[in-house]
Amino acid sequence: MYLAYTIIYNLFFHPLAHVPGPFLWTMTRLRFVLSMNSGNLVPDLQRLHAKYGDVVRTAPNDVSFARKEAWEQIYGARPTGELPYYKNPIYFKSPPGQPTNLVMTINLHENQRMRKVVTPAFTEKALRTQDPTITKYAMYLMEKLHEMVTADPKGATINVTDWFNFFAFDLIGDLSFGESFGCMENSSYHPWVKMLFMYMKTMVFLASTRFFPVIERVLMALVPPTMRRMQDEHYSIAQKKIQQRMNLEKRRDDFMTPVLGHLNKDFKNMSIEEVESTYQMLIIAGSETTATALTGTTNHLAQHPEKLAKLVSEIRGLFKNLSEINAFSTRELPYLNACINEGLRLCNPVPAGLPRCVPEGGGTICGYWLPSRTNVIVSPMAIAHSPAYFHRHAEFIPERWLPLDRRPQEFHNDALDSQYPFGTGPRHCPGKLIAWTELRVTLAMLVLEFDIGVVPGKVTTWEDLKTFFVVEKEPVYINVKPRCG
Ligand code: HEM
Repeated sequence: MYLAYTIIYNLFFHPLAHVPGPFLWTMTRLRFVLSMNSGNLVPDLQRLHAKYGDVVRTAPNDVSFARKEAWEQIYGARPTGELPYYKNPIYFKSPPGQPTNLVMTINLHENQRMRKVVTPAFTEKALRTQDPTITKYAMYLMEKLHEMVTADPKGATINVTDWFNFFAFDLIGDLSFGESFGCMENSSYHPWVKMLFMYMKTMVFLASTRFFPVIERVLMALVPPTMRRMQDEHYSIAQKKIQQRMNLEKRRDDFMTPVLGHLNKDFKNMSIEEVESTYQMLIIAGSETTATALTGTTNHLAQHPEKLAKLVSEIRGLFKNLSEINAFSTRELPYLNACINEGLRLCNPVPAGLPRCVPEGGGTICGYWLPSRTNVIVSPMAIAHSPAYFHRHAEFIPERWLPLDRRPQEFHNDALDSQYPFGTGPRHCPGKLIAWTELRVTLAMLVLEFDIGVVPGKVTTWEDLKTFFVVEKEPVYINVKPRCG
């Protein structure tokens, strides 16, 4: 009886009943949760937008937008006096017993207090001191690849998913804690890094239980103890590493420098618990995402030899050896930047979107009035695959990102301003500068040193990968051989 009432209410009397969307998704929350927990939310949202338009009701209380103006309306800064759309607490919640942190807090004031403390680690000035570390790790990756490929002149089949993960985690470990995870050195995942991937899935599962407050307790009891243990273990390892870094006697420039500096004297602006909790999240936020972008872009380049040849020509025309490649020498390379932008469009590392809630008093997005606490999202992949925004949207075409005077006419109307892979507004990604540097330096070094291509019979279609908030990367195999030209 209650279920019948809920379904009828959701379909016909709910304040969102006027928003287009399929019956199955809007009458109860179940279809959405099924999609989320099976890792299919991204293609499902694309399909729904293609069928119902650029504003779709995807659950009784959820609306997804595939219009570029929704970015600013949902995520942008608010004029004084207006309440911000806040991070959705269903998804952003520290595990039980763990303090909140910069990434998870839904309170913008709390977030800004912590961001103020850590921001000096993410500026242009800080990048100058971080650049040698970034290039050192990228060079080490090249050294490891050389070891693997020189034995056979036909090249070697490399699982680049693993190697870009190794690189990104080792680097973030060094930049955060002053200590690499040793993944590249040992050619294998550090157990903690391995655990992180399960951790992400756990977070998605836990989020889905929060949609059903009445039965949340029952569902929580079903969470396997291994998953709970893993969350606790993850946190306590992070705590230990952070403590070690804080006890380092030698001064070093890394992400911890500002939180240990005068801006946070005696931990008055960011408590020691908040620092520990934030830095364990930073490891995930700053590595897995970059590795996805590297893997996805390399996968596309290997599958498009004509695009790869243009990149090779730009890089080899400019650099003669690895030591010339760094954050600053790669910054203004039009084709390299175009490849990365196109890689981020098609292989967005956070492709399911950034969940927000409508604040008290409600709000209007793309002309739709939405009551407070409506769950809203911009679907980045529905936008990336919208023919209204991108000509030949499904194809990997870096040329669409070239400066207008070099861009082919057919892409002149592409909506490049519809892409925000690093988010926008007050909660945008603080690591964008570092991430772009990692992407530029690593890809430039890769094509300077090696010829890459597909491995016949082992070609990855990126769109087939599942998403559990972030992309669950399967092995991506690439043929890598020392350059012959
Ligand atoms: C290609 C690489 C990356 C991508 C695509 C990416 C994407 C994003 C996105 C979309 C958000 C916004 C989340 C939201 O609004 O809900 C975000 C937040 C964040 N990112 Fe990144 N990121 C990348 C690399 C990094 C790196 C290298 C770091 C640090 C070294 C980092 C640290 C963070 C942090 C701390 C936040 C939370 C900000 C807040 O809530 O105030 N990210 N990232």
